[in-house]
Amino acid sequence: MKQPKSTGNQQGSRSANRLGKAPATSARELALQVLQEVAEHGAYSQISLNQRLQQAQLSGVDAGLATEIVYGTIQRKRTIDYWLIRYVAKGIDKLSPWVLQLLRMSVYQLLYLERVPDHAIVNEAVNLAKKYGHSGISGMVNGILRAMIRQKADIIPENIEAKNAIERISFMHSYPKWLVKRLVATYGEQVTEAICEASNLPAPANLRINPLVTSREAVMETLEEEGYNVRLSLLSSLGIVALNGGHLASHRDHIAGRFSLQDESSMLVAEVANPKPNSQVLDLCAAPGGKSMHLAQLLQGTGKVWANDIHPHKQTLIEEQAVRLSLSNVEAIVGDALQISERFAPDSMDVVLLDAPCSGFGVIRRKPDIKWTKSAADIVEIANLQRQLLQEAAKLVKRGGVLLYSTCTIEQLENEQQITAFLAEHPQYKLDSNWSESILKVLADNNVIDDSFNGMLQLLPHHFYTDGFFIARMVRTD
Ligand SMILES: C[S@@+](CC[C@H](N)C(=O)[O-])C[C@H]1O[C@@H](n2cnc3c(N)ncnc32)[C@H](O)[C@@H]1O
Repeated sequence: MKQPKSTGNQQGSRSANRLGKAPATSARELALQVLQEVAEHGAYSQISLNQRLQQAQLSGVDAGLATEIVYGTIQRKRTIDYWLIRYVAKGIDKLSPWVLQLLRMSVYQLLYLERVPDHAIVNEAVNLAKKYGHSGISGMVNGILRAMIRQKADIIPENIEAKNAIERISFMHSYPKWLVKRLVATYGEQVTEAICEASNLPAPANLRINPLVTSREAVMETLEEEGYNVRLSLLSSLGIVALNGGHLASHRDHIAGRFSLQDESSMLVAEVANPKPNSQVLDLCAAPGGKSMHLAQLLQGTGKVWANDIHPHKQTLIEEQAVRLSLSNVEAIVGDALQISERFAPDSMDVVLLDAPCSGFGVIRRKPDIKWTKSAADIVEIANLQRQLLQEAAKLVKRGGVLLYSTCTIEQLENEQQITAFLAEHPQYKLDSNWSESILKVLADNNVIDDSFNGMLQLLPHHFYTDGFFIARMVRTD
């Protein structure tokens, strides 16, 4: 492939220091500010994006475009770089960081946003290069992008050259090699590829209706009348999937507590817990409160859900949810779950939920930064914390009570292996596969479980296009 010569001084210019100081005036400028902040200062994309969107006066369409560019560029970074290095003669590591981000986000648009005309992408990139750099930089950006456009027909997955399957999946689906290797070792090549592909797709909004005040049909009808593209959730009888539901958090029915926003996979947790009326329920890692609220709704105003989290500022988040949903049987408390047995009597809870902090590899479609920031060492560290949390949780469950463990990851060390090790050390607990008929049926019909199902469920992102999620239901049998 022909490599155009890069021109101009590629070091940053003084004006590049201005990037991000003033609110952005366009979608792409805002995207560039966020990408730079993430890459150079380790900011979380979600937080940086939300802050900058609040400061800038962008239209809804532009805010949507900026969001798409930020998440897409981070999500597809490895594939973008695979192509980009073939067009930057001196190597992309010689570029000023902001110029690299500008090129990455422009290549993302060229390769993945079909609705945006190529000339508009180049013009916008050149304008930003002129605003923050000198003419050498804008000339170089122009040259690289135009060369890529000329050869666009060759920039296709089939032309990716890789030494082996792991490298191919890594380049094609934009995943770090170490993670692909680990996934292939667990799930095999074919399933790993399906996981990576599904995790690159945008997540639709999922709603869980509040059964205490409305029905799924009523909420569906309202949303359909307003032009939302909605369908029933396969996994939860309270769930609705809205393909174009990006702004549903500010919908009046959400504010009024008629529904909550929660991934379909997470809706399974409370349904699998299935608390009996008047139960005492302890949610050890509860913030922002999605599962606590669901459990409280299933209790229909009876019993009590103790919603605990270690961070004091998150207590307010939980309390706000309870108020929004008019739930009086939730109490938000602050504490380290590693010492929770100092606060509650042993054997006192009907249900203990440990929705554990985890590596998050099941939610890459919502938080693509995870791909590039987490390491194999992080998995070992978090698995160690989960092990200690489980030991503490086990002290509080009554005889005959339920211990539920869940994570939003697909990493076995944190899931099946974690539970297997726990059960070996806690013979009083047994896995329980006695889940509701309707859940078992949908899982079996979609070949997610078979006759060997034992009470541990690993949902992968491509099974139902949900988050990747793990649930284990255990009962105390001594
Ligand atoms: C996966 S999130 C929980 C999501 C929540 N269950 C929901 O459905 O909305 C994990 C939570 O664990 C909390 N956490 C982490 N370590 C903790 C600890 N040692 N004790 C209590 N909470 C902890 C974090 O603050 C975070 O809010």
